[in-house]
Parts: sequence; C-alpha cells; structure tokens
Amino acid sequence: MPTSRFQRGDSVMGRWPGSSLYYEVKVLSFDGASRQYTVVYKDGTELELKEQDIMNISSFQHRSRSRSRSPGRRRSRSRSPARTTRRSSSRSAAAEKAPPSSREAKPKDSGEGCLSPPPQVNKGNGNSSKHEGKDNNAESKRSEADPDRNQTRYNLRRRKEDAAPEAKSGELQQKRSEEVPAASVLVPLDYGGKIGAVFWLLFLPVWVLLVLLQAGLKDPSLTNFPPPLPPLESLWDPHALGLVLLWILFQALLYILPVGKLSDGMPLHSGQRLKYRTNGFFAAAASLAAVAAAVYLGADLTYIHSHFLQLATASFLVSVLLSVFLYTRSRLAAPEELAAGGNSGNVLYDFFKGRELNPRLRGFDLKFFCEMRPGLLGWCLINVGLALAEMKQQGLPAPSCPMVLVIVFQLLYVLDSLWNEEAVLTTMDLLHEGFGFMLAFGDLVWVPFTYSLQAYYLVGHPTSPSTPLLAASVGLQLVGYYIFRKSNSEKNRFRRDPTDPQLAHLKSIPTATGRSLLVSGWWGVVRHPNYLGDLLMALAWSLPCGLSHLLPWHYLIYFSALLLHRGSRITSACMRTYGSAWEEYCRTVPYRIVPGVY
Ligand SMILES: NC(=O)C1=CN([C@@H]2O[C@H](COP(=O)(O)OP(=O)(O)OC[C@H]3O[C@@H](n4cnc5c(N)ncnc54)[C@H](OP(=O)(O)O)[C@@H]3O)[C@@H](O)[C@H]2O)C=CC1
Ligand SMILES: CC(C)=CCC[C@@H](C)[C@H]1CC=C2C3=C(CC[C@@]21C)[C@@]1(C)CC[C@H](O)C(C)(C)[C@@H]1CC3
Repeated sequence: MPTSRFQRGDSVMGRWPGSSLYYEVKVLSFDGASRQYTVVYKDGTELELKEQDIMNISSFQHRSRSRSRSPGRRRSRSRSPARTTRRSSSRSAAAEKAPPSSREAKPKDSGEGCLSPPPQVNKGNGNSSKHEGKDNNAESKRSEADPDRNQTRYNLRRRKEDAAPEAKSGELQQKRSEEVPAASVLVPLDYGGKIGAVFWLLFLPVWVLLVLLQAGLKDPSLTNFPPPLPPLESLWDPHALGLVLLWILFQALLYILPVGKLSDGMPLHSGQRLKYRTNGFFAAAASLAAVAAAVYLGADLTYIHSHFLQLATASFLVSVLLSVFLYTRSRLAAPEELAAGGNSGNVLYDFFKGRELNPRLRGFDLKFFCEMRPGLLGWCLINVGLALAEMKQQGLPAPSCPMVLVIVFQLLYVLDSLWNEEAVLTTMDLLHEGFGFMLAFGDLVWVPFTYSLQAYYLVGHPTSPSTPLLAASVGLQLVGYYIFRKSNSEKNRFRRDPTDPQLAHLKSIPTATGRSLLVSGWWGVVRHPNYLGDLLMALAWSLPCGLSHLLPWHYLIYFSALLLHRGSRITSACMRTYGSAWEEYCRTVPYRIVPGVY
C-alpha cells in the first residue's frame, strides 16, 4: 500500500457508513485505485471504507471514564456496530433486542471503541434531507420492492465463524448489552439553545397565565389580547395548593400500590431494563371512585372553574420545586444516568431541558409517573368540573352537546393512554428525554390547564355548531383514534418483540445498532403515522367549539408546532443513530405526516 496513510495491521478509527460514529478497526488492505481501505472490526466484520472515513486513533478525544454507580454500566471496547445486523428481510428479529441507541450516550462519557470525533459530529445530522421529498419516489419504490438492497449498502462481510449468528443470538445480545460502548455523539442544543431555554422558561408560564385570563374574558377576541392582568397575590391560594398536593399524593399512592402489571422498559445503555408499574387504568378507576365519593360527601367540583388560575398557579409552583429537585439530584447522578444532550454545561439550559434520563426514588419513576398520572387524570377531572360549571353558569340541565363531545373525546384519549400505558415506554420522552422543567411543567401545568381550554372556553361561551360540523368532529375523532392507536401499538409491539407473529407480514430495515426500522404497515405509509392520528383528533376537539374565536384552537396550533418540531428532532436523532439505514427509510417512506403532502 505505497500511497496509503495507514498500513496493514494499523489500528485506526473507521466511520460507520452514513453515521457519525467511529469504531476502532484494523486495516487489512488498501485499494489505491478506489482509495478504499478494507478494515476489520473486533468481532471479525469486514467492511470497505473510504479513505476520508478513516482517522487516526490519536485524533479522538478519549475522555476520562467517569465513576459509575451501577455495576450494569460497564463499558468495554467496541465491537462492530454490525455485530447484530443480520439480514434484511421482513424481520431482523434477534437484533432488535440490542441495546439502545447512541442517542443515549453522553458526550463526556465516551466509551473506548465507538466515538464521534468532535469535528464530524454535527455533519451527519443534516444528511437526511437531501434524500427526502418527492424526487426520491422512484428510488423509494425500488427499495420497497427489494428491501434486501438495504443490507448491501453496508457492504458487510462476515467471517466464517460468525456465519450463523442467529443461532447464538441470545448469547450475543447478552454480551452486547454488557459490552456496548457509549457512542460519544454530541447532541446539538435544542429549543434555541441557551438563549432559547431562558426564553421558554419565562415565556411558557406567562403564556399559560395570559391564555387562561383571555379565556375568562367575555369577548376573548384577538383584539382584546393581552387581557388585563389581575393583582399577582390573587393568584395565590393555599387551599388550591393543598388540593393540588393532595391530588398528586393520591396519584402517587395509586401508582405504588402493588396492583397491575410490572412492565419492562426498553434496554438502557447498560443493557439493564427498568421495571414500570403500568396500572394506569386502575388509577383512573380508583380516581373516579374517589372523586365520586368526594362529590357524594358534598365536594363542589365547580370550584375547579372558579379557582382555575389559583389551581394553575399552585401546580406551577409544584412544577418549579420539582424541577429544582430534579436538577439538584442530577448533579449527583453518574454521567451514565444523564440523557443525551442533558449535560450542556449551561445551568439554565440543563434545568429547562432536564439532565437525568430516569430519575427514580427507590423504584418510583418520577418522569413516567408525572407524564402519565397527575396531569392526564387531572385534565379529565378538570373537564368534569368545567362541565358542571357550564351547567351552573348557563342554567342547563345537562352539559351542552359541544361540551359532551369535547370531554368524551378527551376522556377516551386519556383512558386509551392509560389502558395502553406500556406503549408509552417506547416513546421519545421515555426513551431519550431528560426530566427537567420542560416536562415537569408540561406534565403538571401545560397538559391539565391548557388541554382543557376547549371546555373552559365553553363554560362562558355557548356555541351551537351545525350538525355536519358535529358529525365531522365525530368522524375525525374515530379515524384519528384508529390511526393513532394502531400505529403506536404496531411500533411498540415491534420494539418489544420483533418476532411477534402478528407482525410477520411487515418489512423492516436492519440498522447498525442491531434494531430495525419498520418500513411497511403504518410506518410505511408516513414516517410519523401516530402524529397524523393525533392531529386528526386534535381537530375533532376544536370543531365543536366553532370558529368564532382562536382560543379553542390553541391546542391544535400548539400541537402542530410541537409535532413538527418533534418530527425534526426524531429525524436528527435517528440520523445520528441509524445513519444510512435511516436515510434508506426516508427514501422508502418519503412523507413525514400527511401522505402525498408533507
Ligand atoms: N398529546 C400530546 O400532547 C402529545 C402526544 N404525543 C403523541 O405521543 C406519541 C408518541 O410520540 P413520540 O414519542 O414523539 O414519537 P414516537 O412514538 O414516534 O417515537 C419516536 C421513536 O420511534 C422509533 N421509530 C421511529 N420510526 C420508526 C420505525 N419506522 N420503526 C421502528 N421504530 C421507529 C424511534 O425510536 P428508537 O428507534 O430509538 O426506538 C424514534 O425515536 C405520538 O402518538 C404522539 O402523537 C406526543 C407529544 C405530545
Ligand atoms: C409546551 C411544553 C411545556 C411542552 C412540553 C411537552 C409535553 C406537554 C408533552 C411531551 C410529550 C407528551 C406526551 C403526552 C402528553 C404531553 C407531553 C407530556 C401524552 C402523555 C398524552 C397522551 C398520549 O396518549 C401519549 C401517552 C401518547 C402522550 C405521550 C407524550
């Protein structure tokens, strides 16, 4: 190899095709004509890499290993990312159980074998877009017709002794779980970075206050925005705080009761799987019984309407205290326990975004609990209180038709998420997000007090929507719910057990991480079919409130923005994790949310 930078036998870092991950490899040969190196990974996988994808080991920052509190968090030297990539077929089953993505890696806690060199890190993120869009339809069709093409793109050659990896997949996964290196992928700052975090920290609470005040106006037209501010002390009510705390503690009690299933979370970076008590439906039933008993004993639920701002303020205080607690305890957490991007070094950004991935108090999972219980069930309770307030205020014998539709639709949404609580364990927040102010505030304030805006609006603003509008609303809810549930369950089932016989008809693309990407079924229609269903439902919740004001459309507008942003974050993160396999997915499934449109 006269003109090559590296010689046969040299240990170098080789970039995994299409990703920003580098693994330690040994040079086998160099082809001067194509300027490609043939390299071999530690597990024997051979791969041809372009010259520019090979780097000197010394150019990588091997940061010092951090302390680890858990024996499960051992890192070892890299095996090939292809280790569990087996075949491209409708199933890449065994591989699916490999440990989670590099997205959970911590920049300051690099493993030894799989690294991203600082200069390259962000380059990979933008790659996907060039493959997206209508122009790739022809390519997409070819891919769909022949999914095996995906595998050949990686140009893998396996050593003879690895030729039948399926036979020992169980053992292999076990090893991978223990040995997976921490890929040191630097995650770009989100939400506008440090300045953005400060902005959101101030803006979100103020926005909730303004929106709620606006909804209380007799004429909540845009011309009357912003509404006059009340004296700040009127927002504070210790009784409201007591009720909020009582509600949260009651939900916590239900959560810890040894009732219902203990579900496995997805494998963590260490390979460990956390257990989650998924008794959400039981909690809903018990809450209903408790509220019914309270009403029977004389509790007046219209208090919720008359003290809406005070209850929201109390919840806000709880969310701030919780965020401070989460941030403080995260300073004591081992780096392995932090979410990717949860350690920017900027206090306000980290406080906002959240540092720790799965903060737990003796098995009590704070993130899962807050996301699924007090806020979601609180939203339903608030809706019931608002329906009673509507009857009282408007002198109705029963809630109005729009009110019934809105609260029944939303109740269905919440009960469905609690019935399928296990599926939440494969969503983005549970898998990748740190728990900080954004989620604490989102779960405890934003969800219960802004998601109930339609009902709050209807209390003071009676509407009489036409029958076709109401029918459209019911239709959208049913169709949206069907798409939402089917797609979420399909992905959850696939992530949990890719060999599930019910998914045998589906095609998937294997990826370098060992997990596969669904490329047919719901996830072959668009890349975020669950968002499509969710958005249709959001539309169904606003329609019964009519078109006179923007307020009842607040959820749809915010939610569209949230999902567009989430979609792009998922794209960037999956691009970092899955590299060219994700590009292949984007080519095969060119549309994101609305087939043929976006
Ligand atoms: N009502 C509300 O306020 C909100 C509702 N939602 C809803 O929550 C649900 C979950 O949303 P969200 O967590 O954002 O996103 P997803 O549930 O879609 O989770 C994204 C993850 O799914 C995995 N994934 C993506 N594509 C594929 C594929 N083709 N095959 C297999 N796995 C794939 C990836 O994880 P990996 O590969 O790492 O496993 C990806 O990071 C949605 O229905 C959404 O509408 C979300 C936010 C707010
Ligand atoms: C503006 C702001 C503070 C945003 C924070 C975002 C959070 C409000 C949302 C992030 C993901 C969420 C999910 C749900 C509620 C809203 C938040 C917390 C969810 C629990 C709603 C019910 C669904 O069925 C769901 C379980 C799929 C969903 C999960 C994501």
